[in-house]
Amino acid sequence: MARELTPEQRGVRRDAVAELGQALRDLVDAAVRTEVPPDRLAEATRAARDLTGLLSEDLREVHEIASVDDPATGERWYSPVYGPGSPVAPPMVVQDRPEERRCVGRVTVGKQHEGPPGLVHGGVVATLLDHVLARSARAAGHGGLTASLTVSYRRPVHLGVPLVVTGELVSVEGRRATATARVVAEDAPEITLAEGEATLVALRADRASEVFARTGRDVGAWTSRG
Ligand SMILES: CCCCCCCCCCCC(=O)SCCNC(=O)CCNC(=O)[C@H](O)C(C)(C)COP(=O)(O)OP(=O)(O)OC[C@H]1O[C@@H](n2cnc3c(N)ncnc32)[C@H](O)[C@@H]1OP(=O)(O)O
Repeated sequence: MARELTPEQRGVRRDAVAELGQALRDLVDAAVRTEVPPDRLAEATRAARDLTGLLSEDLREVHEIASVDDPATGERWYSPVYGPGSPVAPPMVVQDRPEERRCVGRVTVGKQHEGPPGLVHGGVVATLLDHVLARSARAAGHGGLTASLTVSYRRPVHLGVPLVVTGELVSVEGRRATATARVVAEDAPEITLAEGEATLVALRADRASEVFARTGRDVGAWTSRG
């Protein structure tokens, strides 16, 4: 069931996946901002259904890992947070800084992720925080699943504003790691807009095999302590 690609094939496919991802994000943005009349909406609906038919000519089963992904490194091309191929990802661009036990994400959130008018939905802010929290731990060799997540919303987070989301691994005790994170606007880094704290727990190896059996792949990079 796994579709193995050579590194060259994977590179070509990744470029195509990223291009489609960007085109679909542009489409999603237009879809949530359009005010065209109903007959034009009906035309767009037909075109969208045609496109779904084209992409559905070869679909992965829901647990199957994408051929462009690399389970050895944990890269997810369709991550809803940073995946270049995901139509719903903002997408955040994340840089790992394992020597500082940190990772830094840069993102500008659009209309499709709106909560209160003009502001980023609180659940989306929590998602961005969750990602850098888990990732800062993982990049420093202490990967695990989020066992608990606390978020404090300090100031409204506006749509269309470049944001910096930083996660930092604070401590490790056995299989458990604690990390903290904050969101700031790129042009006002001294003001914390939101902050989070998480406990990440590495799955025991036997539990990881059980939980991820349906992927048919070794996904140790997502679950182990590194
Ligand atoms: C290149 C790109 C890469 C990108 C990489 C980045 C990817 C980002 C992914 C984002 C992260 C997610 O969304 S993760 C998805 C959301 N999370 C989940 O689905 C997790 C669901 N929960 C579970 O499966 C389970 O509850 C676990 C695995 C978290 C814990 O189960 P367990 O392994 O049986 O744990 P257990 O033995 O009871 O406890 C182990 C230790 O953890 C502690 N512990 C357990 N739960 C908690 C808790 N809620 N809060 C505090 N501490 C806890 C225990 O006290 C114990 O400490 P001690 O006695 O040893 O001291």
